[in-house]
Amino acid sequence: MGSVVDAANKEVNGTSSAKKPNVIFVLGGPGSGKGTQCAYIVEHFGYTHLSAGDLLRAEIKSGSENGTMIQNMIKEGKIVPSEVTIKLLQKAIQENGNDKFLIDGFPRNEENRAAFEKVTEIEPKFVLFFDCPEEEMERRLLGRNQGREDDNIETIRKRFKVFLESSLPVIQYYEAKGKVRKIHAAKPIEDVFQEVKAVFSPEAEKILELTNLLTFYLGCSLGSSVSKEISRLIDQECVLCSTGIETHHHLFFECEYSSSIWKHFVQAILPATPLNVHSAAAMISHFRHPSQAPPVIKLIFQSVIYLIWKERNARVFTSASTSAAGLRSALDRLIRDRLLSFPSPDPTPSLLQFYFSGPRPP
Ligand SMILES: Nc1ncnc2c1ncn2[C@@H]1O[C@H](COP(=O)(O)OP(=O)(O)O)[C@@H](O)[C@H]1O
Ligand SMILES: Nc1ccn([C@@H]2O[C@H](COP(=O)(O)OP(=O)(O)O)[C@@H](O)[C@H]2O)c(=O)n1
Repeated sequence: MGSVVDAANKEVNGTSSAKKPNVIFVLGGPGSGKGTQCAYIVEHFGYTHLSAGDLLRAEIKSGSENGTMIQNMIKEGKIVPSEVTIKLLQKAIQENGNDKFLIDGFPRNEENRAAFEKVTEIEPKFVLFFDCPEEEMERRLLGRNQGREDDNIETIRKRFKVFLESSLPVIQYYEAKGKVRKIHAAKPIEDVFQEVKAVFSPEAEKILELTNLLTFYLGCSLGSSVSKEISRLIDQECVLCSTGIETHHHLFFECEYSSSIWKHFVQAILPATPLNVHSAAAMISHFRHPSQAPPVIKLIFQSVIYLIWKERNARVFTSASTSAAGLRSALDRLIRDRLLSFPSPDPTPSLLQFYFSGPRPP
């Protein structure tokens, strides 16, 4: 790929974020299996596991001046002030040579979240959320047998309350940003890990990259439910062309069907057919065009990916299928309808007029 793509990549990994570690927050109720699954992820995917609870317990043991305060908070199931926990996490990150971390049991409330973001300027890559019913978590905690002072029924109940009241809103915050990967955690350890593994698979990484790049360049995402569904793609024959394996790259860019959709916008609006997510990103970022271009381009990228995905699902789950020409017409209608609802920046020409300067479907 040419220098445009290099420049785009550089922009994504930009200077300010270049040295920032790759962080995944691991959240879930007490006893949902966060620590257990983190150990597997470390083994399989090379992350470093930092448990906020373990760091706080080590701080008590070290005899630090905060030790008694931390011990009392943990005994009561309360959340230790952010500045203490964040300092421990920062130190652990700095002392470690790795550049990818699982931060387990943090952020546990809004204060944790906002303070971490402010102090470190680190945005998590995604949030792994272990969803488990309370009865199962209670059973596990009572059987954990690690001599923890807070694994007694009275403190466990307090921890559940804190989780519902303070930690779930943090998960909801990331859910709204399309960043939560929910795992059904009530199953046996190995079955839970099967689900976890899918989140870390190269294909899931690619779709994360795709949605992140779209978010980065377009300023909006495909929506969390679409992203989540797309991340479940499994390798099988592509239902659009029947001649390739349905990877994300193939489905959205390489497939003959999809590339004919992209080609429709080439010449008048797009400078070339995007070959992959990087060239798409480069194209958007280096677009030199009148002011009308960015919102139109943004809409085209979102709409093409969305309709290709819808068509793929229609073929997988029903017997319905639409020809490439039919999809191009549907796309044209969708884009025109959306553009009509956009406020026009200046009197003329409108976004719709700009779009009409491009080709029409045959
Ligand atoms: N899927 C599972 N099924 C049954 N027991 C589990 C499962 N995952 C973890 N455990 C056990 O439950 C207890 C709590 O797990 P842990 O990973 O420490 O949870 P957390 O870090 O979320 O508090 C541990 O004793 C662990 O061995
Ligand atoms: N970010 C955090 C994480 C843990 N903690 C404290 O540490 C306790 C144990 O947390 P943990 O993550 O080790 O264990 P689980 O409650 O998830 O089983 C919590 O109940 C809190 O009192 C905290 O104050 N702030």
